[in-house]
Amino acid sequence: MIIDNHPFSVNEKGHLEIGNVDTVELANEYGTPLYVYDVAKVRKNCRAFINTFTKLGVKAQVTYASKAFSTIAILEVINQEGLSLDVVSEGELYTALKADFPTEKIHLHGNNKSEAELIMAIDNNIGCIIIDNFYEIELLDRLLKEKNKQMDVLFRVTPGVESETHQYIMTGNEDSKFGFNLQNGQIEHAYHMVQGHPNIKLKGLHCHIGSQIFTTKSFTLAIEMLFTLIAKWNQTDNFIPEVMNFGGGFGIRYTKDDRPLPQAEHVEKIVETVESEITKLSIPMPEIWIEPGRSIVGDAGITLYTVGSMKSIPNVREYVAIDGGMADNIRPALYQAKYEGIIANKADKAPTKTVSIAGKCCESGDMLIWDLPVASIEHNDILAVFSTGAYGYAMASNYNRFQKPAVVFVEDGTAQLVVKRETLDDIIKNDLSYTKNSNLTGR
Ligand SMILES: Cc1ncc(COP(=O)(O)O)c(C=O)c1O
Ligand SMILES: N[C@@H](CCCC[NH3+])C(=O)O
Repeated sequence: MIIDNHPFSVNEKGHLEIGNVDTVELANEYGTPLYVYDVAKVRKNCRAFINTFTKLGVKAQVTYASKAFSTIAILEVINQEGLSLDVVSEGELYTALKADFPTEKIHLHGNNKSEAELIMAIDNNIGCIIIDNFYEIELLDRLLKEKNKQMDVLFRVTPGVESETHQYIMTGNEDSKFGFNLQNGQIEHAYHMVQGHPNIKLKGLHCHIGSQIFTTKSFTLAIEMLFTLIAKWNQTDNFIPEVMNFGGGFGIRYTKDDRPLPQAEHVEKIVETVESEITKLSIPMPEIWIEPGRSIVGDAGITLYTVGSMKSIPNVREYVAIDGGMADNIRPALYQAKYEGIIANKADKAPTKTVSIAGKCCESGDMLIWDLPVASIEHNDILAVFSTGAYGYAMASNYNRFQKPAVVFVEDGTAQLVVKRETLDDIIKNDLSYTKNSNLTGR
């Protein structure tokens, strides 16, 4: 049985299953809150992108944006599936190195890369740095000269395209902290600047217009904008891009109101648009790179919670509190993100009422789901929230000194712990006593 379009099934006990594993048993064994990933679904998402490029005969790199969910285990799966990797920090790069990710397939992003991050990237011979700003050109050039090395780069362009998404996750519009602006000529300046820096090898351009996008329109527009630059540089300097990178942002289904396009449709439209642009310019097809994050892991993950206290305000609302909330999933509080869920131990029962799921942080805004239809609900029921695989665990915090949840992978009917639950000692592991005036006791 498919649950309301989410690819999960219900077993004979009436329990929700993910990857043929009983979620109630997972909650019992590993505790809650618990992030659970269906690895087969991650693989399927990877293949949907890669296979379309292969089918179209286009040379491509599908680069997993690891900010969506970066742990050693997921990077191992991503590597098995043949994807490249986008990292944005020393921490993400370190995780990739510890996962033995091939360094030539790692790309470094960031709007304020530190010297330490650039050095780590250079020393590990990563495949590409996506340069974001003028300061970075100078910094990278100095470091490359000091180390007598060269580095392939792309320029991140802000094409001035507004994608239809939440303002906080819109990145390609002109008033953005990311990249070189196209409209005001910054990107032209960067292009001329890099000509005098032979250690920096400009391979092409990059843009990322935003996240959770449901149409191909904004991507098409952004590609066309980028090719206006290529056209100009091709005419003046014979510049031919080896690579064009159009970022990530492909939307997924969180709720029944979301209508994501199949990955293949995005890829086909990107390829079609690039083909039309290169034909106009009579230049060869560049390698196409994309950077999906959410659409690789988002709908492969769920979160399991245990139901605790309940509060009914007659004629207003019924609050049902769970043992997690904004500390393990900040997205509802940060972006008003909407989720769907189900009582995992009553997954075969039809909804009888509507409740609102409250987190346990000391914030009125810590509401995970407003107005969720559920079967009868009791203490210790297990709530499963769907499509939490991207930017859920990755954005988890220790607010209120909650311990970060464990993460379990399921595949072929078996489960494996891949991130341990934090302990109370983890919570204080970096705390030190303040020793000055330690003789002043309890005044
Ligand atoms: C540069 C860049 N690439 C890729 C991504 C991944 O986006 P998404 O997870 O929406 O696919 C992001 C995040 O928005 C990003 O900033
Ligand atoms: N973290 C955001 C998306 C930002 C992606 C990074 N540029 C989300 O949860 O939707």
